[in-house]
Amino acid sequence: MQMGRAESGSEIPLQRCADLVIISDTPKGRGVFATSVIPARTVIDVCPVLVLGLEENAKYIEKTQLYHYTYNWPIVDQHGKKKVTQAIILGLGSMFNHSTQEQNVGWERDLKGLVVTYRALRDIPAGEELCISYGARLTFKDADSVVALSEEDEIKQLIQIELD
Ligand SMILES: C[S@@+](CC[C@H](N)C(=O)[O-])C[C@H]1O[C@@H](n2cnc3c(N)ncnc32)[C@H](O)[C@@H]1O
Repeated sequence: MQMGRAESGSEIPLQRCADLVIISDTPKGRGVFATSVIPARTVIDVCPVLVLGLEENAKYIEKTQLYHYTYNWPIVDQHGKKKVTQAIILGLGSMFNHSTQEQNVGWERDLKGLVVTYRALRDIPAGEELCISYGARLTFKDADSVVALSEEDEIKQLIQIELD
């Protein structure tokens, strides 16, 4: 028997897809990119999570940078009431940026096993960023959103096109 290995209890296989890089200077900060094709349904990573207490989250974490890296995590409190706290995702999971239109990675919580599994939603070509959905309420300005031009800027742009 191997030392330190639990004799009973569940074992969660960890898996991480090869051929991924982090690129630092993107409009979304650091991001995860594919360096070769990732076939649809590939498990990209299985990330253990650290579930925060409701109080420690409200008192400390929400006031720090770490808050921008947490996921909603459903729990049942000591009175049996359903609540939503936050969890820190360890591993690559915290590095995935958000895309509203072009998500290519889906994620699933395992509330019992305390892991999140990330899986390719479609074939992801080499060079593409791996993006998930953070949901509808973003706490930052989406770098993908098209900035609407003011009427004045639109006219300026039209004049420029005619001059070119
Ligand atoms: C979980 S982190 C992702 C990794 C992060 N880019 C980094 O450099 O550490 C979440 C943060 O990434 C940035 N981010 C993610 N998706 C973005 C998007 N669509 N547009 C702009 N910023 C984004 C925001 O600053 C957000 O708070």
